[in-house]
Amino acid sequence: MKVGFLGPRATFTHLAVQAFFGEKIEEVAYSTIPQCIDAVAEGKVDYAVVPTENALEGSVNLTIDYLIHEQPLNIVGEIVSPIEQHLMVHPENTGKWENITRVFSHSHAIAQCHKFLHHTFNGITYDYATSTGAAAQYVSNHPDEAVAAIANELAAKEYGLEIVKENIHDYQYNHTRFAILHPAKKEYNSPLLSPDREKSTLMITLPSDQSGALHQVLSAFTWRKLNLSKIESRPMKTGLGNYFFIIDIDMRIDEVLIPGAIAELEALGCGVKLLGSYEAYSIKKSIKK
Ligand SMILES: O=C(O)C(=O)C[C@]1(C(=O)O)C=C[C@@H](O)C=C1
Repeated sequence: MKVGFLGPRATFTHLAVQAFFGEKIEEVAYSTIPQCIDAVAEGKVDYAVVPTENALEGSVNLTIDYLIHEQPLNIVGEIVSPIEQHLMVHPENTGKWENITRVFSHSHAIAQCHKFLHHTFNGITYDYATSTGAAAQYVSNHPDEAVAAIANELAAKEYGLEIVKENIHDYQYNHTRFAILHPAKKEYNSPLLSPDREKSTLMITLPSDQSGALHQVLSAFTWRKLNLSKIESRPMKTGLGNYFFIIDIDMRIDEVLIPGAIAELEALGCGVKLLGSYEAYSIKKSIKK
């Protein structure tokens, strides 16, 4: 079985893949989220794993938008993983790490460490990489540059870097959610982890110019006692003020309640699409070697 992920090796996404699928898979690293999503849509890999949301920085908009606007796929599972960010430099620069002039990492990783960066290197340049692993790889290949990467412990080992400051994320509770994607509505259960929640994700568009539409949408869930764990709006990209909503329900699709809510929403003139009904898993410990 082939599993695609946001690479290169030792990104947080790669670590989530290893914790969820174990070793009996063929890992295929892609350098961007759209490449990874395209690969599973085109059948080059069986599943794709991509980040969707971070506890400090919010949604990974590139993932959400690409799934909604470009490649409709099913979410067949979810992994939540603790995230520990470290500052690392090439070993030749260990003694002079405080003199770095650039920090390189994924935009979400830099955002998770803003307070640390502001206080430690006020005015430093941020360079954005496609992933934390790609940033670590770059620093490893450029010992002559005064640049540090923000990445995880495994990336430091993989790319031969020296961690000079550990745990630089600004808030202790730092977790990222990853979606497992597949073209069919097919369930995939981890051979290694036990699921701890069941979920369904819906995409909802509201009828235009109808007062109280969002209130009516929410009440379709409320009176059925369907607990919502997330509601988020994203632009439709068709005009200012046009939004769709992503809603997570704390339960798998059943035969009565969720189909009833969907029918009620459709009767109100909403567009409704089930993006997935799946098991959610969490990795309990921080990821080490
Ligand atoms: O760059 C990585 O290592 C990733 O797996 C991506 C990503 C993200 O997109 O949020 C995943 C987890 C961390 O929150 C930081 C970056």
